[in-house]
Amino acid sequence: MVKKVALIINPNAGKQKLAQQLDKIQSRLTEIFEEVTILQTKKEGDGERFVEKHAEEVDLLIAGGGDGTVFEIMNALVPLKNRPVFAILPGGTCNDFSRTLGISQKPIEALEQIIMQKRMQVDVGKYGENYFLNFWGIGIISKVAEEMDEANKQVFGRVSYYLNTSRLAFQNEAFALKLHSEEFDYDEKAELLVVGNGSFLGGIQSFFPNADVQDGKFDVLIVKEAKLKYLKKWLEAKIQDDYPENEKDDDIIYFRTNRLEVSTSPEQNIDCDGEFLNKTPATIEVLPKHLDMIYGEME
Ligand SMILES: Nc1ncnc2c1ncn2[C@@H]1O[C@H](COP(=O)(O)OP(=O)(O)OP(=O)(O)O)[C@@H](O)[C@H]1O
Repeated sequence: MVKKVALIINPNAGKQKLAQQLDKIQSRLTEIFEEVTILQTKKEGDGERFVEKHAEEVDLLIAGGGDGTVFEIMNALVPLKNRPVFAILPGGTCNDFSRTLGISQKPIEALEQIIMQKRMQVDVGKYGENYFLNFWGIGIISKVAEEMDEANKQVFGRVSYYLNTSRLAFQNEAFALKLHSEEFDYDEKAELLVVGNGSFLGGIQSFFPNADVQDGKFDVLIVKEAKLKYLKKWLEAKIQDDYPENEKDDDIIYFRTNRLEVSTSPEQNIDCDGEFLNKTPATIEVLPKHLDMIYGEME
């Protein structure tokens, strides 16, 4: 039974989309649950501190904000022993994992879905002491995020992500990639490696439209050369029902695994759910069904 609820909200996320409706959100939550605590972040790091202080005392923890806020809260929540049910109240531009879970992008509708408390156990990606819900990537992905300035992000929102992808594809440099997994080994040049958990990236179902967040596996995509014809291939793959199991052709390699070791030369920045934290090498593994999360409308 969910009685105690904490909502950690970043009031500045997504042009204050959630903050404007906070009174409504708070009164609806207090109508339903016995004890409701609203915690507003003021700066980076507050979300983490709130989780450490309150998460183990509540039955349901709601992260309200954009992907940055969710990332910070989730990273503090995953290592805890007694984890409450976790939900995302989307308030940013992309809100990728909330989309994977079929949560509405309209705050009040999303709140009603959270109140319904449909729950599922979802996989979490781990590398070092960091965790991700959507994806882990090196190559083009990092460059896209690195070069996307804030102003551009605000104006174009998720579209800019893809504008940038195609623009940058032609400026990208290949790197030597060594990848080891039980299913597949690779030791050649590459321009992009994406390890996916969720199905959304940059607000759209891009690389792995059919990713299953409960299968205990990552979807892994290696693109050797990110030229126009390969970009076209990604986009085509995007609308396919599924990638063939272990498809390996000359330019695009796709497989599933629950653990992989990656090293590169030169070292590459790692983009983890849109955040930059480390550089390669890295070992990435699945924590199967690690978080108990609220979902909405799923096909
Ligand atoms: N009150 C605050 N004011 C400014 N920044 C904050 C505040 N609280 C938290 N932050 C930091 O702001 C960063 C960005 O937040 P978030 O990604 O949620 O919003 P956004 O950038 O509007 O959304 P999106 O990334 O989807 O566009 C987070 O890393 C978070 O740590």
